[in-house]
Amino acid sequence: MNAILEIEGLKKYYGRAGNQTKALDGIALQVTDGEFLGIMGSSGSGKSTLLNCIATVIRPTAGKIVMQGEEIQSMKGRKLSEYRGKKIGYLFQNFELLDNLTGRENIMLPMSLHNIPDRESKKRLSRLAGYLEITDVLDKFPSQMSGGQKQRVAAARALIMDPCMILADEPTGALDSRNAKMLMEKLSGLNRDQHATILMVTHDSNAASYCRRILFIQDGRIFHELRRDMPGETQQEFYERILKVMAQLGGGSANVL
Ligand SMILES: Nc1ncnc2c1ncn2[C@@H]1O[C@H](COP(=O)(O)OP(=O)(O)OP(=O)(O)O)[C@@H](O)[C@H]1O
Repeated sequence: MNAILEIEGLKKYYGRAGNQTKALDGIALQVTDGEFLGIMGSSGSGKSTLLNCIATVIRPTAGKIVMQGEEIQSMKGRKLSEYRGKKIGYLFQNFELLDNLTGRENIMLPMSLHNIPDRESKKRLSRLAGYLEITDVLDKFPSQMSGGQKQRVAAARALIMDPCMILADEPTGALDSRNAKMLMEKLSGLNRDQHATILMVTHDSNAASYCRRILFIQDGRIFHELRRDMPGETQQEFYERILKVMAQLGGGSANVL
């Protein structure tokens, strides 16, 4: 399997010497094409900082982030905007839809920014809207949608450019359990059936149980990995393994695993 994302020695320190927070303190990881990777860890462990470094929202203090063979820190101008707009799709906890645009307009926005022909745009929209079950809310404004509908519209917007990787930051954080389950079923379906590569940060062990692999972060370092590769293991059993690691994380016992 090819690695599409490779991270080496990634560090992000906030503040000045003497009063420094080491949000990321030497992260190395690879994401292979078609993988569904979860990042878990307690509050303040560095999860969002990691995702935001990959999204080029935050500039790392040191280290390398290479997407499809290209180091993203050295991208500029058009290359950088293509990376942000086409190569990655971002799914936020709070949806981040534009309130004065309808669902359809929110989803179509990236395509008009990147000059995708009208016919192709409509084809992509109708395919994704059908899959995500949002066809009937496309003409509504975000204020007229439920939380679950808003997040599925946001998922369509993240996917519409067919990015090589979806970055999801706590995508179920603002959803009730029924809508969280539906969203996770859709995301794992996209991963399974359409080979979508997903990197998801989450606190939610239930959501994480849909991943194929999970990295646990503590104090800006990776301290454990779980893979869903035991023969015959059910999602429930994987969930229970996740809970055990999370319980140890909560107790701060990084050395017990
Ligand atoms: N802009 C900033 N300036 C200073 N410190 C920051 C800044 N952003 C984050 N931090 C610190 O860096 C550490 C990691 O933060 P980060 O938001 O990445 O954690 P997280 O694991 O995503 O947490 P949560 O699960 O609560 O969202 C924390 O100690 C946080 O206080």
